[in-house]
This record gives sequence, structure tokens and C-alpha cells, in this order.
Amino acid sequence: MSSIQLYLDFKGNEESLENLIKRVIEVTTPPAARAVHTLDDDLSLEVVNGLLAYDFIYEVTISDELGSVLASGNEPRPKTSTRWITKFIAEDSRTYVARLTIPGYGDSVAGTIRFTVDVDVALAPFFERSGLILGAGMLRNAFLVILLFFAFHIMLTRPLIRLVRQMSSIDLDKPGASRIEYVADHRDDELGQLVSTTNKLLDLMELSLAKRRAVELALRRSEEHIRQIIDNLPVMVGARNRDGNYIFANKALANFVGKNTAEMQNCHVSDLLPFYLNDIARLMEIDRNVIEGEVASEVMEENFRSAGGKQVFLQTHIMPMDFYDERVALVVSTDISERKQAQFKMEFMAYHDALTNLPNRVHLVERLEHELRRARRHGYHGALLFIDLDHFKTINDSLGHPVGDEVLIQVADRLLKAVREEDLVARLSGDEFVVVLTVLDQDISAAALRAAEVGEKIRQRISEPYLYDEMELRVSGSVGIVVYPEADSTVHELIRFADTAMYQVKERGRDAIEFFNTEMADKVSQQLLMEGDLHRALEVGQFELYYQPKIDCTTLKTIGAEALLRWPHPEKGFISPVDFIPVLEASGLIVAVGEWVLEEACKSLVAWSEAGLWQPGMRLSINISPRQFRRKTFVQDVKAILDQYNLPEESLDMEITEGVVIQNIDETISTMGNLAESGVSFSLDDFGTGYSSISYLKSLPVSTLKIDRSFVRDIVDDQNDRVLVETIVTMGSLLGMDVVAEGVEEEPQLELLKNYGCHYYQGYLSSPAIPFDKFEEWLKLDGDK
Ligand SMILES: Nc1nc2c(ncn2[C@@H]2O[C@@H]3COP(=O)(O)O[C@H]4[C@@H](O)[C@H](n5cnc6c(=O)[nH]c(N)nc65)O[C@@H]4COP(=O)(O)O[C@H]3[C@H]2O)c(=O)[nH]1
Repeated sequence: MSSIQLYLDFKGNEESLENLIKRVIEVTTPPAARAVHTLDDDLSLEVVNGLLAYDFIYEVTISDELGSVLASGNEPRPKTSTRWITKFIAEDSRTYVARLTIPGYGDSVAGTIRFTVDVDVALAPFFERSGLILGAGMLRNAFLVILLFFAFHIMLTRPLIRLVRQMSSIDLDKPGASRIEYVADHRDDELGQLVSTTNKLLDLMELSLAKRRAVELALRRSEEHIRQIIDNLPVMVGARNRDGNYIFANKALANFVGKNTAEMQNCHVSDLLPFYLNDIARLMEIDRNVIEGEVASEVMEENFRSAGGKQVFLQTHIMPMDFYDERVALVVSTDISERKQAQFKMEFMAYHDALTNLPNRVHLVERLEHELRRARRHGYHGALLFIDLDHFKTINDSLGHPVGDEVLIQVADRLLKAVREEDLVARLSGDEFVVVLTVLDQDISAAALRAAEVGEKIRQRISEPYLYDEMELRVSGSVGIVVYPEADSTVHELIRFADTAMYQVKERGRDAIEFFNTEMADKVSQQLLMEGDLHRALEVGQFELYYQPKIDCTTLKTIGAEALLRWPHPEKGFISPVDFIPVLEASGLIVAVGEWVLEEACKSLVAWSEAGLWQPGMRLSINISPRQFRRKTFVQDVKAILDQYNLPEESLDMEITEGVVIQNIDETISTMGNLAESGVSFSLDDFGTGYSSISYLKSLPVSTLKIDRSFVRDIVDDQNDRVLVETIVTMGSLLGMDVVAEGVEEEPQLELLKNYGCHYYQGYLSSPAIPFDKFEEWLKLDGDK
């Protein structure tokens, strides 16, 4: 405002100055013109001095029309403090020139008057006023400032300072406990509002703090619960960063490696090396892959030694997890040692025999295949020894299975000690063992010699006495040997060759060693040929069923028959069942042939019964081979066939050998019981040749004992056989069983049997086995007796 005022003042001053100059010129020009006209120097000087009398005019010159100076004068310019301002806002000096004209002379110029004005001097009153205005303004403003300062201090600043002091003393942990007090006389104004708003804010802060504390507490508790859950999990949980450092581990994991959870923090995987039995570098690589997302997750098996020194198998899942601001590998491990042990055990059991822990047949076959390939590749020979214990059943039957088992264990031990470590000792079944002597010699004769030496050593070791409790037991062994590679023979053929050689030993009286030779090879190949012929025989229906009558020793009436298989070979004529039944057995064909026999017998029974030839109480026996009887589906298959035929009641009998019964007595009882329900009775064939014990005889549903024909043959001459036959008859009668004597060829034999109380017989004395038609006639004749 002062500036505007000064500016306007300055303009006004300028105008006044111009007006003044104008009047000065008006007043001065007439005398100056007169002085020029009259060339009056005094007057000119008077005019000049008159002008210089003005303090702001400091230079004056009067000239005529020719420019000659009539009079001039000047005054010194005063020094002022305002000149610099004048130069800044206007010019420092200003020159005015006025033309001098003489009245009555028209416009002709008689001369000029020139004078220069000192603008600074001319503006001196303006500067004076301006100084006054500014000074007064400053004074007023200063007064106002002081006044306002005190007013504000009292009314605003002081209350505000009090408020600030109160605010800074607020306890931030308990904002709700602090109150801001109202300032006197300011309850209803803005300060009052500030106080009440601040107090409300403090309450809100207190509330939100309380809420936050409650949330924090809940979070801490839930974190603690989760931690407890993870800690108490029966699995090991940990997290590792990409450098392999544990950033977390639960108790199970920490305990496992003998640390506590705090020690596990920042523990590096390599610190676990005393426990970790796998490749640490590989583990870190898996961690990295999982963390970097190259694989979604990884499941692996790890092998550890626990802090207690036990070997432990873990199944570990590794998966990515975001842990705070870092991506890590979450590692969850479960102890699968038990499962693993069970797996190892199962694998071991699949390849080993449970009793002796020796490799079993599966293992033997695999290993032998490998050895055979090796021997062929490197051109050397090895040998396979098939060992069967002689009369082992006697021990089992007379002393019980535990003793038998102990002997088998000791035999296994002796076999292992008799061979080199790289050789193989296996148990095939029961009392059958196989020894594979690997890498014997490149020369076959030398290899055979070496095999013979070892075979003999084994035979001797086996026949050394076995101690059980106080008893001294003796067992001998029959050893069959085959040197391999043998032509193109497979592993199974090799085993069969050695088995054949072993049987040769048995046939020659046991307790010896025998090599598989060409004669045996011929026998084997003949068996193979026969196997093919038997297949064809079954296909084209070459088999026939013959019937041998069973006769009552006293009445000589027919009480039944035994069905016997006959094979009229198209080229070789009748082949004895003694020769082809073992081949049927070995090839498994016996099952199909046995079913054919059963069906054929059923058909015959139905035919005879319909013809009225089959009297009630008569029985037709069929022979059941061990392999047939042991089949899981045997009962089911027989019942399926029986269901198809309407047989006379209790007319079918099955002959089984003692060997079948002994193998698995419980299973045998169950099979026989099942079939007995369908009206099938059982006869024990070849009785006396085995090691039957009365105890199992009592528990079996057997109705008939058949005395083997080898005892009947010499019954007349041999006292021992007589005693044996008499004993069997007496025993059978005591047990309520029928006794049938086989192979009765002569009358004296029958007489003796009758005397001993034997019920029935069969043999050439009455009739050999005869075909269906002939037996039908036999029955008719018998009926007519
Ligand atoms: N020396 C002499 N022998 C007599 C006399 N009476 C009968 N035989 C013969 O003695 C054998 C009795 O049969 P096995 O002991 O069950 O012995 C049978 C039996 O174990 C088996 N077999 C026969 N047929 C079958 C069958 O259908 N299935 C099964 N699994 N085995 C059968 O073959 C063996 C031999 O049968 P086969 O050669 O028919 O020989 C029969 C029979 O012909 C006699 O007075 N003197």
C-alpha cells in the first residue's frame, strides 16, 4: 500500500514539476525575449539569475537567433543521498529549451532560453514525504506485530503449548489411561474441540490396541498349538533353505539327530553327515529343484543311522513352501523301517527257505542261469549236485518234526561248510538240497574229478552222526551230479539230470554219489518223448480203463474192483503204468488224465448199476496220484464231476498212498473229509512200504488198508512178511478198517491171508485187470454164483 501511495505521490510530484517549469517558462520568456531583442545583457543576466534562483535549476543559457550566448549561469549541484534512487526511477537531470519571440514580429524566433533542471533536487519534497510515510508505516506495523504477538501468545500459543505438553506425556502403551484436560475458557472453541477429539482418539487407540493385543494373543496361541502339533507329530518335519540350512525342525527330527529344536536352527544338512547314509550333494540338488519349482515335489527313500546308532529307513516328501519372505523346501519324513524290514524279510523269504535260511528253488534257478551263462562265456565247467537224504522220513515219523527240522538245519550247515564261499547251497524241498560248484576247471574231466571229490566229501559229512538232546542220529545222503554246461541244456534240465542221477543212486541202494551219464540222458529223452506221446494219447483218446475184481477171502464173491489205467501205445503196444504214470506226474498231465479216469469210472459205475450188476456195498476204487490230490481245486473238480453222474450210493473209493498223507496231514484230513461228505471212501495203498504211524491212521477217514503186494508175494516162505501181514490185518481190524491184500497169485497165499483174518484180496489168482466188457461179464457170472 505504501508503494502505491509513493508511486502516486511520485506521479503527482512529476506533474507539479512540469507545471512549475511551464509557469517558469511563461514568466521568463517575455523579459528574455525583450533582452534578446534589445540585446540587453543586463536584462539577460537578470533573467538568468532569476532562473538560477530556483534551487532545482542549476544551468541557464540565453542565446540570440544566431546562437550567440547573451548570458549564462550555473549553480553547483548539491550532493544528496537520494540521487541513486532518482536515477533509478527517473532521469537525473532534464533540459528545457524555450523559443523567444517578439510580439509583433510574427513567429520569427529572436533567440532561445535553455535551462537544466536537477530532478533529484526537484523531487526532494517527494523524498522527504516518502521517508515520513515509510517510517510511520513501519512504526505502526511494528506496534501491530507486538500487539498481535501478545494477543496470540495469550489466546493460542500458551494453551497450545499446554496441550502439546499433555500430549507428549501420553503413555503410548496405555493411551486410554491418559486424558487431555480442557484449557480454561477454551472448552467451547476450536481448542476445546481439539481436546475432545484427541481424547476420543485416545479411546479409539486404546480399543484398537486392546483388539490388536487380543489378536496377537490368539495368534501366539494358535502358533503355539500348531507348533505343539508339529512337534508331537510322529513324523519328522523340517524346512531347509536353498543353502541347505535348517530354518525349522520339529522335536521328532531334532531328537532323531540328537539335537534340540533350537540347535537345529541354521544347522546345515552336512552337519547330519554322521547320521545320513545317502548322498548329501544329491539331497541338496533335490532341495534346489523343488525350491526353484523345477519339480513340484519329490518323494524319496532315505537311509539314516539314528542318534542311537540304529539304521532307519525314512520315506521323505520334499515340497516347496513359502516361509516368511523366503521360499524353502518343506521336508516331511516318516519312519518306514518296519515296512522296509518286512519288505526285506519278504524278499528274503521269497528267495530263501524259512527253516534253513538257504536259497530256495527260485533263487537257485536265477543264480544257476547266471552261472551257466558265465561258464559258457568263459569256457569253464561247474557242477550241480542234487542231494537227497536217505530215509529222512523215518526220523520225521518216528521222532517228530522238530527233530527232523534240526537235522535239516545241521545238514544245511554241513553243506555250507563243505563248499567254497562262491558256491551255492540251496534247499529245494523237504530233504532235497542242491549244491552248485561254480568255476571248477576248463577241462571237463578235471571238473568232474573235482565235483566227485566234493560230492564224496558232502556224502561223508552228511553221514556223520547228528546230535539231538542226548540222541545220536544217523542219516545218509544220495548225491546225483551233473557237470555243466551240458550241451544246450537249460537250468531246469540240469536240475532234472542231477535229480535223475540221484534217483539212480537211490535205486542202487542209496548213500553214494553218481554222475549223470548218457544212459540217463537217454532215459530222460525217452521220458520227454513219452511225454509228447502221452499228450497225444489224451487228445486222441488212447487211454483205456481196466478193472481188477476185489474178492471176499471167505465167500469168494466180488465186493468191488480197482480201476487201473491202460495205455495201448499204437507202436509199442501196452506200456506199463509203472513207466508212464511217473511221466504223467512229472509233466503235470496226471491232473487231466486223472479227471478222465474219474469220469470213465463214473460212467462204468452208472452203466453197471443201471444193468443191475452193481450190488449195494460194492465199491470201485480209482488211484489218485499225489500231485492230483494236492491240487487246490481237487475237491471242487471231483465234486463237479460227481454231480454229473447219478452214482449208486457209496460206490466210489479213492486209493491214495502214504506219501500223500504224510506230506501235510491237516490238509489231507480236510480234503478227505470234504470228499467223504459226497460218499467217497478212501483206501490206503501200498500199506506197509512207508512209515505209517497208528496215530495219523486213527485221525484219517480211511476205510481200507491195502497190503502191498511185495509182502504178499513171499508170505508163504518169508516169516517176516507173514508177521508183517498178520500185524497189518490185526491193526486194520482193530481200527475198524477193511484190509485188502494185493497181488495174490496162489491159493496158499490166500489160505494164509484168510487165516490171518484178511477180509478181501485182489490178484491174478482171481483175475488180472480186465476191460469194461469182460468185467461186465465177470459181474454177471459172479451174480450167478
Ligand atoms: N505181479 C502182480 N501184479 C498184480 C497182481 N494183481 C494186480 N497186480 C498189479 O498190481 C498193481 C496194483 O495197482 P497199484 O498198487 O495201485 O499200482 C498202480 C498204481 O499205483 C498206478 N496206476 C495204475 N492206474 C492208475 C491210475 O489210473 N491213476 C494213477 N494215479 N495211478 C495208477 O500204477 C501202478 C501199477 O499199475 P499196474 O501196472 O496196473 O499194476 C497193478 C496191477 O495190475 C498180481 O497178482 N501179481
